[in-house]
Amino acid sequence: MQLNSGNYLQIDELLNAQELSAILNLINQAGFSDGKSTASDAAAGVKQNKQISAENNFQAQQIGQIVSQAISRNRRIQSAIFPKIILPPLVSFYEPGMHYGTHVDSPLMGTQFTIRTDVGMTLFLSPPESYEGGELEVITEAGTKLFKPTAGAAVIYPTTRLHQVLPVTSGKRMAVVTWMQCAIRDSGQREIIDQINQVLDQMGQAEHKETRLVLQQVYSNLIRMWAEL
Ligand SMILES: O=C(O)CCC(=O)C(=O)O
Ligand SMILES: [Fe+2]
Repeated sequence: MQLNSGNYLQIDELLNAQELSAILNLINQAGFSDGKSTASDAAAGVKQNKQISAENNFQAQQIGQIVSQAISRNRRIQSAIFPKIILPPLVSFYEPGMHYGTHVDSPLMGTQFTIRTDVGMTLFLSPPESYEGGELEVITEAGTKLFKPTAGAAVIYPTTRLHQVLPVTSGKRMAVVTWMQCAIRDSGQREIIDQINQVLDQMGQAEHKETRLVLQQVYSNLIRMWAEL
């Protein structure tokens, strides 16, 4: 049972070793361009990085498929986030001197189709000891939170929050960034559903049979009440 909020979810092994190396190979085959091209006017002023965008880029599309599969099979993400649509990802690259200053992500994104961005996800690709700085900092309801997990780990956070990537001072930081529209839009409602699901997971199948049934009913009925498809 996770007592911390499902609204700031860190998944330590979203990717397995093969998926991580497949993504790194695909990145080697593709070229980076200036990150400002996909930022809104407000964000472009503070965005200083390089990126590969999935639009018209074969390798980025392949990366998107690997990431989507990893998201689909991850039980924590399914329980806490309810992803309905996942945007084709961006691969971002920061070397010394680069950063992405405090900004808010666009509420609606996508070119082939538009989604409402309910949560953002950073999938870290570089070992944390290989670069200095480059933390993802999110200004949460309870103060700032810094994330710099291992390669293959992901952080998912509500897109309602201001956030930044702190300057990289040595080494290279590579990450896959994407956004999702959730079947349950409200993060407070998602948290309730996630908590019930985790309690159900911990109750034995045999014991508490009646209680479990009632809780399953509450769980299902709340999803019916809150999900938009
Ligand atoms: O690279 C990151 O961790 C986040 C990047 C970001 O905030 C963005 O692309 O909007
Ligand atoms: Fe952002």
